[in-house]
Amino acid sequence: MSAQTDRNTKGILFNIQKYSVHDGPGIRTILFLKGCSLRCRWCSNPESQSAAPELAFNRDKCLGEEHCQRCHHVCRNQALGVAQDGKMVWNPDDCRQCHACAEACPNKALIVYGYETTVDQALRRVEEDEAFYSRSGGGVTLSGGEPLVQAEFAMALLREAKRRRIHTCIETCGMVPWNVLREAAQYLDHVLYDVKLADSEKHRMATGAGNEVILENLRRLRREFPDLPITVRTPVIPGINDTPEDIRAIAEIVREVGGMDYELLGYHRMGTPKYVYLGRSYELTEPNLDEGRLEELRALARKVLESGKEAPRGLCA
Ligand SMILES: C[S@@+](CC[C@H](N)C(=O)[O-])C[C@H]1O[C@@H](n2cnc3c(N)ncnc32)[C@H](O)[C@@H]1O
Ligand code: SF4
Ligand code: SF4
Ligand code: SF4
Repeated sequence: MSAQTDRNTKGILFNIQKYSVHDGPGIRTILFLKGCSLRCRWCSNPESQSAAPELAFNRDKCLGEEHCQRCHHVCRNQALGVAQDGKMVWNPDDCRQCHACAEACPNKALIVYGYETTVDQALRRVEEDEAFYSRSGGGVTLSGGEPLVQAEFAMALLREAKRRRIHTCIETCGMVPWNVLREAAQYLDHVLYDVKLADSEKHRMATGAGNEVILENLRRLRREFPDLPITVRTPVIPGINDTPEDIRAIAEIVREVGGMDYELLGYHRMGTPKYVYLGRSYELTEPNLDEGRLEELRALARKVLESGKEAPRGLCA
């Protein structure tokens, strides 16, 4: 693909986060691409899951009918009404996603998650922080959603980032066709790869899909790109994958595949308000995992990985 074509390739982002230190080496800018192949019940980015831009309503910011009503006047689908307290009520079932109301809203109570952008526009935002990257070994991380769902856009972003000598990383759930992951790997300097559950049926219940493709892709990625740094990550979700058996089983897969780092991520509920804004409900009610329990699981994972290391030569039979 020519550089010109890549620079003009369009895709849909829903956020750009600067100065991140948790999503790949050094200081990074994260580009969040819309669309996902899974539906994890705990997902902190519910606004990422649908591929198209979507309306969200934060009623706390609504000025109420007495002062405003602008959205009410522009909606042609009776998807907006007035509640007893004078604030608007949004009915997602009647909404046609035309987004006229979001344009009219003066207080950003109605907003749209997702906007179209070109590769060049996105990477210019990344380049604003070039000085930080070169000193810290950072760069750009593609996240989402599942960034490889917008395969053409993701590929053009990665190719063009490499032309601009920007370090590239991806956060992926691995639930993508192998040929897409293989192509992306050619332009990647680091991969953060989620393995959420070892048991496929439990994976299906928790995320909407089994894990066969994810595990097979991980094995092929390691085999066909032996020099590409891969960090496998597991978000430890209460009631979903927080038992020693769950973590041991995933750590054993990481050990068997070999040559990868492994990290456990603490659970958080920071995405909860966004479910409300989208007219959805957040299902998980389990209490948070305490830090001590998480540390125990981390120690268990380390033990499993270390048990796979070669014994010193002198001790071999
Ligand atoms: C939002 S995801 C985007 C990348 C990709 N879709 C994935 O799942 O790996 C980025 C990271 O956030 C983690 N994550 C999502 N929801 C979380 C939550 N409620 N608590 C902790 N980590 C979470 C995911 O496991 C993943 O490692
Ligand atoms: S997006 Fe369009 S249809 Fe939906 S509430 Fe707003 S104006 Fe009405
Ligand atoms: S336009 Fe915005 S602030 Fe005004 S009534 Fe509608 S939601 Fe509320
Ligand atoms: S794969 Fe990632 S973005 Fe998609 S639903 Fe799961 S946590 Fe959210």
